[in-house]
Amino acid sequence: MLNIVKVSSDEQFNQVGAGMIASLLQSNPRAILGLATGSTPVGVYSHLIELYQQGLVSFAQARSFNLDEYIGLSAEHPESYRHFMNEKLFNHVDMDLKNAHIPDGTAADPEKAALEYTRMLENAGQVDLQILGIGHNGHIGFNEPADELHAHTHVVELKERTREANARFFNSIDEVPTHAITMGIGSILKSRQILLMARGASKAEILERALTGPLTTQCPASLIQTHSNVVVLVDQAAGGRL
Ligand SMILES: O=P(O)(O)OC[C@H]1O[C@](O)(CO)[C@@H](O)[C@@H]1O
Repeated sequence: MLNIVKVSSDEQFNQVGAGMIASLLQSNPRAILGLATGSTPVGVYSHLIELYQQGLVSFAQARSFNLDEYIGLSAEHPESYRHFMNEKLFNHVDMDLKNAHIPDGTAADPEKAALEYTRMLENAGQVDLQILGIGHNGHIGFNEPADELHAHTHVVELKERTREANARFFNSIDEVPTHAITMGIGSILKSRQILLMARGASKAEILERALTGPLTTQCPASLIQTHSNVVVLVDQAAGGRL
């Protein structure tokens, strides 16, 4: 079931998103979180930090698995997703970094690193809440539109459109990595609950396609229509066609 929550301010967006994560951790301190990067969840993570500072939530016993990582960027690189997560969330809360998993973008053998990530995910059990953003081409994690999708964590070549969209964070598009490691669609859909978040008018069309259009590997996000417990958190602009 898709439950669409349309909010009217950034503040409300962040409160609702952070509230869902916080209430999960309050009822199950050992919850497994599936975390996402990108600009959309930044405010949600900031609000979670505030809730932590107010003593309303703890990450001490939680475990997390991030969706993806660029190949070739180390944890020190400001645009690596490990760096992003440290800066935007982990460094400010009581998360034990040993329990905060992100695919290893610097592994000598990325395919092997992807396999190891799959193994770790499977051993951990079910992700309780999977946070997702959505790319303008319908990607989730870095599962790009393609004739075939992958169930498990794998190496992916990024689409030009994705590299262009993310070039804003780098000095130039040439610095944007060409490949990434991403959790597969099967792993994403195995989670107990999905929270898909989108802001801004530029996401309205792809959200409509993903949530109301046909299921197709050309729009990987459309497959979340098959999940039984999805919350779609949008602002008025992103939700304009829903
Ligand atoms: O939230 P943003 O910055 O629009 O990004 C959307 C999606 O694109 C990615 O950043 C990858 O390009 C994903 O991690 C994210 O879910």
